[in-house]
Amino acid sequence: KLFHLGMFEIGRPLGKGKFGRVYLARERNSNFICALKVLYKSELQHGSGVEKQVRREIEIQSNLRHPNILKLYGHFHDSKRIFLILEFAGKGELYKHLRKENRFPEWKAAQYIAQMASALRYLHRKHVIHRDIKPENILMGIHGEIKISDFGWSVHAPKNRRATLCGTLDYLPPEMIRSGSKDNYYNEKVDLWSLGVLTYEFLVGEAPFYEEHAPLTQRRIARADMTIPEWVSKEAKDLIRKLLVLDPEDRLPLEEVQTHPWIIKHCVKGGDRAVKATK
Ligand SMILES: O=C(Cc1cc(-c2ccc3c(-c4nc5ccccc5[nH]4)n[nH]c3c2)n[nH]1)Nc1cccc(F)c1
Repeated sequence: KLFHLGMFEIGRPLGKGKFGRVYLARERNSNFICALKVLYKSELQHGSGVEKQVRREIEIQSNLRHPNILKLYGHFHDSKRIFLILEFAGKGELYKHLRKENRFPEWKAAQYIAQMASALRYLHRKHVIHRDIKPENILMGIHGEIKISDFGWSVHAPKNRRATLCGTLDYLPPEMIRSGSKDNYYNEKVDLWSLGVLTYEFLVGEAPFYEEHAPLTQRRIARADMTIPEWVSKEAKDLIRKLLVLDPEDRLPLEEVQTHPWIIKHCVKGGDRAVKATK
């Protein structure tokens, strides 16, 4: 209730999230620094799916506590606006770092994927499917740790829903783009596919199924039609190939992602010796 009483000093805009703008903010009493997101109720058509989606996002994100998931500390509203008190991520948007560096070295990509696997395990244990894992939805903390920041498409599993998706197709798994089939049934294994796409994009600098025209992207996804450049290490290739598998049941479980030789090699002290020992 601290925030309700205190007032915020608003700093510079941090970015235009969906629905609203996010500002650097400091809570006067405590000097607590946060990211304050302002959503205009007028922009959330009453009774529309959007209002329900915002409510669900608040519900989901308020109950999550994990170092690699951006915290939603609280929310409040006035007659016109809804305010979200979000964790401030000191190093901003991950995709900007990716675009600037073009691609990440294997040790950095492996550490990010290990953190994502840890966050996804936490979400799946709470029966939350994220469904929208992509660089644009990841922020970076002051120590370089990454934080999943957007739960706009997350749902409680299992869900039979016709997801009207917008934005990039690149990260969608085959079972979510397979149109026509009445039951768009899928489960948390959709996040394993997206983790594979993320691994590829971190290492190669572009998405594995990217095509100029969406129908071509869809076709390549449906066939898991990708080529991994030969300069990617064989351990990294192995992990990507075990996540970008058409049958959701055959995708590598998160527990095995965290113990994969590529992850061990880069994330555990002496991990490379451990991997050599398995040779
Ligand atoms: O909309 C979001 C996700 C979201 C988070 C953010 C966001 C954007 C930027 C930042 C930053 C940040 N740190 C920076 C450092 C340097 C440069 C830019 C930076 N942005 N920290 N925390 C943030 C949080 N925008 N949108 N959540 C949400 C939750 C409940 C309901 C709802 F409608 C939305």
